[in-house]
Amino acid sequence: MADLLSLEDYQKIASGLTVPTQSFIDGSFRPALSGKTFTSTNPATGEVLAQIAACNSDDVDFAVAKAREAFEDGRWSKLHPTERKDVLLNFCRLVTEYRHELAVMESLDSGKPIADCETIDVPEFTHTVAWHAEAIDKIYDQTAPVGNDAVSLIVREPIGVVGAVLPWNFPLLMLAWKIGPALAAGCSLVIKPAAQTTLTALRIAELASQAGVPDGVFNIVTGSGRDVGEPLGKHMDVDMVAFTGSTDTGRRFLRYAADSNLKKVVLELGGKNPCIVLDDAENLDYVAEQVCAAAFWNMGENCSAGSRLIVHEGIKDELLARIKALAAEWQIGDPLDPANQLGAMIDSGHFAKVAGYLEQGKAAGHEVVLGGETKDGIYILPTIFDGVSPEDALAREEIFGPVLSVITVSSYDEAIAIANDTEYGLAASVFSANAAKALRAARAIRAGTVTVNCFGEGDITTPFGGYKQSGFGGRDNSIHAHDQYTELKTIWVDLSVHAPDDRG
Ligand SMILES: NC(=O)C1=CN([C@@H]2O[C@H](COP(=O)(O)OP(=O)(O)OC[C@H]3O[C@@H](n4cnc5c(N)ncnc54)[C@H](O)[C@@H]3O)[C@@H](O)[C@H]2O)C=CC1
Ligand code: BAL
Repeated sequence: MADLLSLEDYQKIASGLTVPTQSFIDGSFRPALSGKTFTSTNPATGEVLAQIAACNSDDVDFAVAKAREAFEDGRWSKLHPTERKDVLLNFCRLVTEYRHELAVMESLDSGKPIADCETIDVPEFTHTVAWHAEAIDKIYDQTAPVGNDAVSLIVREPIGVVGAVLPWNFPLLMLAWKIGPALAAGCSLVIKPAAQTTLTALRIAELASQAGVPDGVFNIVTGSGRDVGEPLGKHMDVDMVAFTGSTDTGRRFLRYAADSNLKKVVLELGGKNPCIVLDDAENLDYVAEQVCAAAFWNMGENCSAGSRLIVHEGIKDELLARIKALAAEWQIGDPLDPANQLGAMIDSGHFAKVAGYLEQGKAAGHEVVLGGETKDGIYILPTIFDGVSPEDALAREEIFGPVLSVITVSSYDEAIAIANDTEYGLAASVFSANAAKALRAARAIRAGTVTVNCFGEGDITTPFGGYKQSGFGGRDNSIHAHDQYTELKTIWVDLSVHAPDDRG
């Protein structure tokens, strides 16, 4: 568990912060080639944090050229895997050294509660990068079963220049999910953080450079989706794009690839994830705790948020009373205060979108069990709507806020059918005391991760990604992530051309 400081300590760190404001390309901070900037604000206070370089396709071209140069001359891609491992572990040590500064920067920039930044985002960043670094000199290539007249090697090689386009809900963690396997594999990266949350990515790039990641390997280009994300997606010299964000923008990356160089595209997209509680679920206090975490953690700004509670009528009232009591205790307010579990929504636009769902739910006549209100124009109180039907917008659309919709069912089959009645398929949870029934449900649900008797996303050892419109092309985390950032090469050696007496 990370060591939490006091609110006063965090305020002191915040007031002493120097935040990075420029892109990081070829080992140096640089203004946008156009000289333009955009304003980055603290979502909780509206205070201006920085004027950040507003890059465009010229900066993308420059960064990709530098990334390509680094990749081709092998300064990173051709290092012995153990050497890459050592540099990356050194990088993780530096990140840990600056953990409080990074946690504060992340919280100021995103509105996330500092306690989460300290206990989850920063330590999970280093855990992810270190795990891939540790793995890279333990992965063996293969030979194929081709008989005595040939030897065939199947080797993995780094894919090349990777564009990583990131969301704002887990700025550090999504950065780690992409750079961990990509850097370990030997790729060069051009990273586009979300415009709302650029600060920690820039600081991380500086620390990576300080730790020994060579110039040109780890580049950050700041700016909007249109000005930076689109040129990266369409670039003829980018070999792959790894994207986390909305399904609509993910679709665009497939079009960009189709219209340019058919680059590989890996998409981690939205979700409308079910939490199924069957009538034999035990320990309802614990179930309630897990459902609250599923629905409200990170303000519900989470692709794997369990935003649909599908609960059996036999235990619904008892469970809902417990969820309501627990959720009412979640403290919301100043993200820098370690006592708060909920911070600010990412920006006023997203706040308005989520607040709109609160109004929509009330107008539709759903029972407001808890919340349904906003605070200070940027916070959304944990909200529970009961009496939601599977056809309602609240049950079908990704709200990306702390809003739980309760759907009551009378059988196992009905629960599974409703769980699967969605265009998404990212994650799900099932609660039942009957292990066989829970496992049967886990197999029946079409989602990339199904947790049994808990909410979660697995861990670094388990692949994370979606079925249906929640994902495309691969998985984050685990050794399968390594596959995303590598190409498979077959090397076939024909032995039959050499007669035995040719030896020597
Ligand atoms: N799966 C997830 O983790 C996330 C899902 N979302 C969902 O998306 C909704 C909208 O949030 P946004 O921030 O607008 O998500 P988004 O998917 O548009 O943004 C994600 C990234 O894509 C970039 N981008 C945006 N438009 C682009 C374009 N035309 N071409 C290339 N890159 C582009 C953004 O600058 C950002 O870096 C949220 O309300 C939420 O429902 C948002 C963030 C993360
Ligand atoms: N929960 C990790 C992935 C995401 O929300 O984008």
